[in-house]
Amino acid sequence: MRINNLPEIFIQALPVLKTLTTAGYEAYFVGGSVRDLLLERHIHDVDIATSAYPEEVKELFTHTIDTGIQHGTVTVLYGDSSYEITTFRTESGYQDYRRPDKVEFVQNLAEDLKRRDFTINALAMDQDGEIRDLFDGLTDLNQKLIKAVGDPEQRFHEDALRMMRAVRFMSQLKFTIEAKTEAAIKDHHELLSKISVERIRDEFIKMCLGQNARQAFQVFLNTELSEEVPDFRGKKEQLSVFPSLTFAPSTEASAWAVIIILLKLPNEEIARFMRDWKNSNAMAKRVEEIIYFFDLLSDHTPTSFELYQAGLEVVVSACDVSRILGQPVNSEALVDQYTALPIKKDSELAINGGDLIKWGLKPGPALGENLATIKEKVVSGELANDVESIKEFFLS
Ligand SMILES: Nc1ccn([C@@H]2O[C@H](COP(=O)(O)OP(=O)(O)OP(=O)(O)O)[C@@H](O)[C@H]2O)c(=O)n1
Ligand SMILES: [Mg+2]
Repeated sequence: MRINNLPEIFIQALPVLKTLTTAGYEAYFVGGSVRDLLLERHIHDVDIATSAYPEEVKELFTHTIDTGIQHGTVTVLYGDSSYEITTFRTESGYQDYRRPDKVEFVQNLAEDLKRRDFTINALAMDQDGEIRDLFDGLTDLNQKLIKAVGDPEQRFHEDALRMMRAVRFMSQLKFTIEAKTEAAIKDHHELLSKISVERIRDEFIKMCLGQNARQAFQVFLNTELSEEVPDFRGKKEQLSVFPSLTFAPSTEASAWAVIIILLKLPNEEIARFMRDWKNSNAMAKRVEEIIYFFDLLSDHTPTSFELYQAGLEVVVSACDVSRILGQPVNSEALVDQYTALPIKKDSELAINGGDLIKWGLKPGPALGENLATIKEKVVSGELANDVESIKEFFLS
């Protein structure tokens, strides 16, 4: 099979490929970019595999970065882009079910492709747009199947993260996982415990945000992968609500919020949960704010000041979470109410602490209390946001 009209991202990379082939090496586009080209999906980067050794690659290009020399990867800067160029290799000598510390270089493309995770990721394309399909990846693409290359057990022993990648691709691509591949995940789910939480988290979140998130989540539960990730062990019953939600979450923060609410975690455990998953403090804080506002929405219609304190993003996310969990709120009305607030942030208040001191207040706790009262009155529309009105109110 030959692709005639290559998208711009490949055209731009062609000189890199041709530099390698002109020097007598083999070079191909490989991995996700070829898969996404054939699926007509957005292509975010283009990776290259070559028979040249890293040192040989470095000699051919002016600007290179030693990204992972021990894994055979050199980054080449060319035009406005950068390309990861990896020497044909196998991943031998796995002791710990993670990617190996050292790799073995091999001389041909076939050896390289056969150690890749799934047939749809084991396609290569040469500089003429000719597709090299050694493992029937094209058939599986057409049948929308995620199927391990060769023996699934071997592939998952080489890198146990691949089991999470299977459910992630299932979600993102709206594919199903081929029966033997899924059975191997179920049989070896416990290998996932060897993988770092950060790597699992990245795949998990991609799974939750893909177009087929709910179906993939069901497989994540069925295969027991869910037993090997932080805080999910023994929680299948609570988590099994996710696949039956009417909508799936659309942002990372709302995904975490939905999951935490399904798990019925008490508020004081949210921070720990987020830490267990190695999330950033900023993400943890955001999720706490969303859950706080979600609880508030379930209790009463927020006041203007509550909207102000939450901020637009949290309001929108909390509405999203409510909708996902089948407790619809009138989010348009809330957004309108927010948009109409006289001020959106503290710095927009017409006065500050300095003005209050000028008007005779002593520095101390009363200062903050007075400022807070004024802010609340301005936000709720009881007091106009101009110096004169505020001064009059303050001195009265
Ligand atoms: N655990 C892994 C990770 C990657 N790969 C191979 O390396 C390629 C590139 O990996 P990566 O960029 O992580 O994934 P992509 O398939 O390109 O998906 P994405 O679109 O998310 O980048 C994959 O296509 C696959 O051939 C693999 O075999 N096993
Ligand atoms: Mg990729």
